[in-house]
Amino acid sequence: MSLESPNEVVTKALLRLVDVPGLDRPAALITLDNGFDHRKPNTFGPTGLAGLDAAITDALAAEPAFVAVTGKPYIFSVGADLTGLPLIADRDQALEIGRLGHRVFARLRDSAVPTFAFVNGAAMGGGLELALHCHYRTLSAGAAALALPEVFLGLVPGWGGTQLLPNLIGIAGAAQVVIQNPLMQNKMLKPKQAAELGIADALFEPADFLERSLEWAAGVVRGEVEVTRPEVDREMWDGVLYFARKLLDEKLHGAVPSAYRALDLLALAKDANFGTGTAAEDEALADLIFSPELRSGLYSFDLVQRRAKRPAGAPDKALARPVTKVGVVGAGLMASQLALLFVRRLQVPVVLTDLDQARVDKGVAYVHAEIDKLVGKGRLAEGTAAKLRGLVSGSVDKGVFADADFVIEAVFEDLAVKKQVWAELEKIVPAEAVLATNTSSLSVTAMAADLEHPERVVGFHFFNPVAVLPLLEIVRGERTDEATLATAFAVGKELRKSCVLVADAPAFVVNRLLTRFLGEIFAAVDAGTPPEVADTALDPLGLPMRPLALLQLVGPAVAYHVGGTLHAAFPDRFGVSENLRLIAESGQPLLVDDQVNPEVAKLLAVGDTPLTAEQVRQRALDALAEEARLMLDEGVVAEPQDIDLCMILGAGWPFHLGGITPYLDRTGTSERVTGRRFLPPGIATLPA
Ligand SMILES: NC(=O)c1ccc[n+]([C@@H]2O[C@H](COP(=O)([O-])OP(=O)(O)OC[C@H]3O[C@@H](n4cnc5c(N)ncnc54)[C@H](O)[C@@H]3O)[C@@H](O)[C@H]2O)c1
Repeated sequence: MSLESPNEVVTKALLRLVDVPGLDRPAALITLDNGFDHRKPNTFGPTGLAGLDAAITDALAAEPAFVAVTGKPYIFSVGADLTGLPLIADRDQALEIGRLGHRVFARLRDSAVPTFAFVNGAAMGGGLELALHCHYRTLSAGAAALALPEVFLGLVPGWGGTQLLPNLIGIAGAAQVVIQNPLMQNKMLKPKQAAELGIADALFEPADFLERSLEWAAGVVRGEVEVTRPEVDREMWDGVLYFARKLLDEKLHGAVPSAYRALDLLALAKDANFGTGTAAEDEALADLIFSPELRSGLYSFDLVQRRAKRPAGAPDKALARPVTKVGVVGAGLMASQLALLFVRRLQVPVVLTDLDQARVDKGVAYVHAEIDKLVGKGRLAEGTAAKLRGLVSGSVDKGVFADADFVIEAVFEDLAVKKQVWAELEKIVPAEAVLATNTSSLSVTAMAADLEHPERVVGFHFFNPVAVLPLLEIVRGERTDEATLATAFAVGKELRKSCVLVADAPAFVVNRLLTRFLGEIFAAVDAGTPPEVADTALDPLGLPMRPLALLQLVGPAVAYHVGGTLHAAFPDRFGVSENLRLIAESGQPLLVDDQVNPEVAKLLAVGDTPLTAEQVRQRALDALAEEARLMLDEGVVAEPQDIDLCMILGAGWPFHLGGITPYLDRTGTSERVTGRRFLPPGIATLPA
């Protein structure tokens, strides 16, 4: 059977024999290398696996003292070549791709000659599984990350990962790496953590990693180095998995089938019967390869990997102007986070201003404290931190903006206040300075209307918390010119945000959809649906947060305010909820221990036409389909994929649902509500 994939970038397995001091036979060193630099990491497709198989044969034929596998600079291997997956035609082929990986990797595990993985760089998915098949592992302290992220995409670590990892480091660590890290925390392991968990037997500095690894391996072969491993406690196996399943049920409500498959496989690993375990992995892979969740995961992956890096509609970057000093107007919640981000990523002077000295001082103190925290966590060197602290300053005198070439405002969400800020600043800043607004919902065009140079005003909409959410909606006002837009995109990229170009329409993309969605939840409550029924109605989707928790995070007053802007623009679709107003005005916390605060519940005005959870869910999804369609028809964004990217990166829309528009298509919602799909059938299945 041919498994070849036309898109495979083949990773070669290059064999060389190396003399190692103290051994009378050479070592066979296999280096994985696809011929590109680290930006195109090593992956395994069918041809690459066949090459590895051949290299292992040649290595063993040389009767070496040991066999070791390592990677190209910075990259060990990031796992399976995903481009081949959508081309798999039938179940037999799907089974075969699992078996092929197992068969080739098992040669390292079954070898009579000792085998080592010298994990010099990033090791993910199948790359880490290959290392797990080796008898011993060394790890570079400079490796970017180790992870088994498969369940996040809709797969399982099916080349031995679910069987070998728990039997190496114990079930608790394995459940963390296979389930919790990818699904709930989006986390990867740093080398030190991986070593502490017992994934690596030795950790060496990157400078002389290969030499040290070879020496260490020679010591192991000669019996001079003792390798200690964590004891695997089988007593706790069932208990750990019981709690892992409970956590999955609570957080995702059954929405991610791959995670449940992974749990079943981890359970099977308790008997350490690899024959049974690997056969079950093959079956799981074959099932999941054809699941809508994997297709969705691949679609999301492609958006985040490729579209986010080359934003649709971004102007020629040659037009961008250099930014050498940044002014931040406001020193509140958003402004102080923005000051931190700008100074950290651009490393240019950043100056904050606000209405009084106390607020300015608070903003600057916040930035300093956050820099200290980064140093404490080892994410910033003290030397850099000192430099960054020196670059941040504040003043109540807006005169300090006289030489700023990029000014961003994050003052109160009030058009009159923002217009006044810009009118005042236009007299101070240089003629070419870009004026960016972090408004959540106001018109960029209106804000610029009375300025002498409205063409240099652009929307720069970040999401709270700024350090966590990767999205930046860049808003083109009616008069924003290309140089301003190009500068905004260049700055966004330097800030390491994923930029999406949006038109100047009320509340742009994410806030408009979230407000419409919350509007349906509140309409249900206003009608008499118990808040807990409305709040849990979307649980089967496995969204990262329930609606009321989202509202609490955004702040009921802010949500009410944005709702008001949208109501003014689109009164037919954005109602004003009486209950949301009551909650916003009460100023009380909405949730206590994840439950509706009884004090708040008492305030709610309840109608007499309650809906069922299913009705609430359908109305909310119908509303999203209608709103997304209108946004495309109005040209708020160019394509459905941009809406998906915004919702994934700005609102945490889950990967496993594969973007909001394919989900609405797949469930038939878009056709029922708007008469047509967002994407042609099939588009959400190919990573292209
Ligand atoms: N809070 C969020 O989650 C969020 C997210 C994205 C965007 N935004 C937007 O960011 C902006 C700021 O929101 P925030 O939550 O940081 O508000 P905030 O109330 O925490 O901060 C606003 C700050 O602006 C200052 N200010 C007001 N008028 C000023 C003036 N004329 N000159 C200088 N400073 C002035 C205030 O004193 C205050 O410190 C708003 O436009 C908001 O819509 C907020």
